[in-house]
Amino acid sequence: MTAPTQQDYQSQLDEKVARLTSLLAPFNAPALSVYHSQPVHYRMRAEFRVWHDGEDLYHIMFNQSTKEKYRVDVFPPACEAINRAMKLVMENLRNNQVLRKKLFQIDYLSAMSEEIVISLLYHKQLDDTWAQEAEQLKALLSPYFNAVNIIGRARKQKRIIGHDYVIERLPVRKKEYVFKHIENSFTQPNALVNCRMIEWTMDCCAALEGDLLEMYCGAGNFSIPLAETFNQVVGTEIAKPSVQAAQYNIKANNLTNVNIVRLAAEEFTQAMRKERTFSRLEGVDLDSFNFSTVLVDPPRAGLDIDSLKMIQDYEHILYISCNPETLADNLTLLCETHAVTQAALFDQFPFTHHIEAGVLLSRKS
Ligand SMILES: C[S@@+](CC[C@H](N)C(=O)[O-])C[C@H]1O[C@@H](n2cnc3c(N)ncnc32)[C@H](O)[C@@H]1O
Repeated sequence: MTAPTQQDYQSQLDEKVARLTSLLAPFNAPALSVYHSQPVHYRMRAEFRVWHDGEDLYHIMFNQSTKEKYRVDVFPPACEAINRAMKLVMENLRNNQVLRKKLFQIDYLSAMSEEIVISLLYHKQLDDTWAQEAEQLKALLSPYFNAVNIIGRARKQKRIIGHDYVIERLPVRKKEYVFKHIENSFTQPNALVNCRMIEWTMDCCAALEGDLLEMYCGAGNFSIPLAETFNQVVGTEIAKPSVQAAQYNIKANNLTNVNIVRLAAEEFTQAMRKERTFSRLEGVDLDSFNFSTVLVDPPRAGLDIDSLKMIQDYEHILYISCNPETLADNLTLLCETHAVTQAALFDQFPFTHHIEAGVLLSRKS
């Protein structure tokens, strides 16, 4: 793969800015704040198929239009740690019959802290001989990273050599926040742009008071840095591993004012409306909070109608979106009661059509 030029990067960004500006125009959004990415080495995750070519072994990807496979020895979108790992892994796997046999995919998850998880996916069951060889691979790679973890996956099997997570350290506004990022769980793929997103939410919330409610909070990517701005933060998230990572992150960042509850957004809305009670909310008295602000960061489908109506009860709504079409659709209802006061584009996914957007809404007077 050849690395793109700065000019290539800028023209794809200009196109995204034009598209998002036009989608937000019906809502009288102010001019976009635009946060660009590095043109190379911006992704903290990458997945490759593995090609066995006689004695040779290499990473491959598929051309999306022609569906033809192509060999990948370096992958400029991925961070430098992943590129380093790709080279070392292939050098060590090519002649290792135990580790290479029936291997069909390799996934990499890295972090700015230079920790890495390498997941090897197989069409065979993984025995103790495999585990010994994987331990050796971990030892061989360890001098090149701050932590190396190897996972072997096969049908109904997951063997972990080390951990199934990396500990990320994100530099945000002269502070460093600690996050456990678990393999196969959601994390923002572009770490530097993620730092800019967190800073943007901090700026949006700097003058706001009271408590923060966050829906779709993941491992606390926003809840944790925003805990300094609000009196109390309550986050809700559906995925168990993310909630467990969030609990770890609360302790690792020495916070005492953040509560994360494992509830789907739809369930949380029912709890807020007193339509249902949940044992998972035990110890969290929703009536005791003074929520002034709600932050939502939903998946591509956007918010369900009941949650949308529920968040209209709050003075300020901070909406982070990975799909500007559903964002625009949701804004049609939200703008009946609220006005867009800030809007931003974060180039989380350079050279793809995906746009990450942020919008701050405040209740109309
Ligand atoms: C775009 S991610 C954002 C996560 C987090 N804000 C971050 O920045 O890392 C969306 C999150 O919503 C969670 N999710 C998906 N459907 C959900 C639902 N119905 N209710 C609650 N959370 C949900 C996913 O597990 C994922 O963690």
